[in-house]
Amino acid sequence: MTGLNGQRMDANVVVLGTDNVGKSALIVRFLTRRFIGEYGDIESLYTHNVVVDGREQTLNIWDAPYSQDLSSESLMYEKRVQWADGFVLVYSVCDRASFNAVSRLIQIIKTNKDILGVEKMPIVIVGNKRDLDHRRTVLSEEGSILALSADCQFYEVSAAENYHSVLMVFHGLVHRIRESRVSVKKLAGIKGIVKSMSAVFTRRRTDSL
Ligand SMILES: Nc1nc2c(ncn2[C@@H]2O[C@H](COP(=O)(O)OP(=O)(O)OP(=O)(O)O)[C@@H](O)[C@H]2O)c(=O)[nH]1
Repeated sequence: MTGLNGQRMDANVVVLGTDNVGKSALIVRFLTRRFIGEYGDIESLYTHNVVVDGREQTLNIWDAPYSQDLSSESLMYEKRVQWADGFVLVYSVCDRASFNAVSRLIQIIKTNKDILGVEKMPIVIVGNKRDLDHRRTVLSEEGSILALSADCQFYEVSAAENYHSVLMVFHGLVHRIRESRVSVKKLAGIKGIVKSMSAVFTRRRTDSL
């Protein structure tokens, strides 16, 4: 993709969630449009080009294993937050514990983000396995409320049955990442102006003494 300054830009995306929620299914659906059923539990890094709003974007997608050690000091999470430009946090609508874990992951991301001094981190929350409605234990509204309260995007999808909604997840995240890059640049610009103005005033004050 050609960035604001004409340079090519990649975006790093980490997909997180507890075991068996369909992280790999979601990624493979996005990459290949197919659902193959069984995926194994190998940690993987994929690179994929997409076109969003007519602009090409290279996505590096990390299918990360879940760590039971959710302590915000965990080096593993800190590394992921450092590497990531955005997160896809996945739970299963049939698994309440996986939904609770998403809230904790948001806290960890936000804590690490503050430590690292990065501006608003783009996060998309995904409730997967919506085709298993008869086994649902997490209401769609609960996902929406969590996303609203944490200022994230929210989608309910079925990696098993639908490609389009999975595509929307990654396109939505690309939008957020682009927005956050624009606002970081604007903020840097404003900081620069404030810095040079205060330098001028400091000089004037020193001159008048
Ligand atoms: N019914 C249904 N099953 C799904 C869906 N997505 C994934 N699965 C199934 O759920 C199981 C786990 O999927 P994975 O993609 O391996 O889940 P994961 O989160 O990567 O699991 P770990 O590798 O343990 O972290 C597999 O049997 C999938 O076939 C879905 O949307 N609907």
